[in-house]
Amino acid sequence: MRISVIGCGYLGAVHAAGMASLGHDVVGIDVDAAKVERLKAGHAPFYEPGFEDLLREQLASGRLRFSTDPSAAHGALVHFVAVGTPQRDESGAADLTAVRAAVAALAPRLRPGDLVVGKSTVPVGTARELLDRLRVVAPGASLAWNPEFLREGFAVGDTLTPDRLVLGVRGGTPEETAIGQRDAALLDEVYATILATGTPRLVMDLETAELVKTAANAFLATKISFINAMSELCEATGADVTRLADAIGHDARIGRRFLGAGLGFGGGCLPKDIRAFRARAEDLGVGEALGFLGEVDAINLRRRTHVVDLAEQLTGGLVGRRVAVLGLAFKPSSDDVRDSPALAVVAELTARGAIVRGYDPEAGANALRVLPELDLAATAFDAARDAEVVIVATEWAEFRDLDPAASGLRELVANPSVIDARNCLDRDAWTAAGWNVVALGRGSHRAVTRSGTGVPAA
Ligand SMILES: NC(=O)c1ccc[n+]([C@@H]2O[C@H](COP(=O)([O-])OP(=O)(O)OC[C@H]3O[C@@H](n4cnc5c(N)ncnc54)[C@H](O)[C@@H]3O)[C@@H](O)[C@H]2O)c1
Ligand SMILES: O=c1ccn([C@@H]2O[C@H](COP(=O)(O)OP(=O)(O)O[C@H]3O[C@H](CO)[C@@H](O)[C@H](O)[C@H]3O)[C@@H](O)[C@H]2O)c(=O)[nH]1
Repeated sequence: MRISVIGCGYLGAVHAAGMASLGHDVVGIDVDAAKVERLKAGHAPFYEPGFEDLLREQLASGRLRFSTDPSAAHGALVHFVAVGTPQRDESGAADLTAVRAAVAALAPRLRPGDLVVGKSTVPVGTARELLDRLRVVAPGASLAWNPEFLREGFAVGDTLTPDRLVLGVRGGTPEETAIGQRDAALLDEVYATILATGTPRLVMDLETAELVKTAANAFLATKISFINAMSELCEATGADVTRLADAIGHDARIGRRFLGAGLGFGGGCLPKDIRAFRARAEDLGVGEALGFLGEVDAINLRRRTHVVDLAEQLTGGLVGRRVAVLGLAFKPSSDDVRDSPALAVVAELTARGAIVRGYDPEAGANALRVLPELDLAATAFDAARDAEVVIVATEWAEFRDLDPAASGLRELVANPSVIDARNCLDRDAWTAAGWNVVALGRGSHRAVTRSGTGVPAA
């Protein structure tokens, strides 16, 4: 089948290559000419394990190409929309400019029977708005919503072997239901190889499909903030949040995943999605229903302040003190620094007068774009040289696997103090190697300075 994918970022580029690997003839379209050039040349414009190999393989197969020209979508039967929906402003609402522009640019290229498929994360009601617009500007074309649940760092696997496929289609009247059934059948063809493996397929109305996505992210964010709230209790009482998470996680109704206490969530999805969800609920007159997401956000931002407070305590005042921050990406196996908790910590440390050196295996260049003043080290050891405190802010395997005894790191630092802001280090091994280890929520640091509501995004 001929497919177009509009927007070739972290989601769209992987989706385009993934669809080509299923045997479809795919064109990826993006307004960013530099990104398109990189993709055409077989270079991933971002770090994502396995993506570059897939990209090259599919370019070589002849089934995948890229363009900046919206006309390249003409002739495709299914058009995935995967453009960005960032936070618009302080209200938290989503900025739908790119989604509307993408659909407007597609409209004149659509033929009757073509299907536009939303993959971007949008506020509930967006699909209906776009469909109403299409009825006017591209009658005969249809629209479905097929939200995406991939995680960065696992994007290729999540695209090709998703937990489930959610298909939001038209319905209501008999005529609309018939169109919706046809649209779902077309998506079944697109995903035939994936469905053949028994992947659950859930067909629903457009609004429910939009809500499934934002509800899933709201739940994940809530789970993380819940365990981080428990972390605050653990620190106040001397308890250990990792033991607590293990114990409650054994209950299958709770589950251990996403109970990783630490510096909290960041990235291009969870923070902006919970804010947009709240803003949309306000618009709909049901703001109270999602009021708790404000608390989820506040708990999350408090983690960032807390880590900086701990560094201040450990150094006895941050002005002129050397701090190493290991990890700048919002999570390991990604170079994405959008709303990265690690970068927020760097910014706040710097604002409080510390001399910060940062290091990340992949995200250094992106970090410099956000914080041009960042003193970026080439290795973890470089960053740690003469540091009075080392902060592990992203749990890259490179840091997790550091041997505190054999690595020689202790000899490099001015003071062997480490804040394990992701609870990823072997505390006993580090302590045995002579380090003072402060692990978040693990009872070792009861006196905590509280300051304000949290550090905003860098
Ligand atoms: N990143 C993820 O892991 C992920 C997972 C699931 C859902 N999502 C959602 O998918 C959407 C995209 O996220 P992303 O992380 O890929 O963002 P991104 O910023 O990496 O990519 C968006 C791309 O869209 C392009 N673009 C913008 N306007 C365009 C237009 N009018 N026509 C063509 N291209 C245009 C941009 O140049 C950019 O390359 C968002 O709604 C996000 O919430 C992302
Ligand atoms: O136990 C945990 C798990 C995650 N995190 C943090 O939470 C953030 C988000 O992590 P993750 O969800 O793995 O990354 P994303 O790639 O942003 O994926 C989320 O956002 C995507 C975009 O909407 C969705 O598609 C995914 O299903 C959803 O997991 C990161 O900062 C993690 O460090 C924790 O602090 N503790």
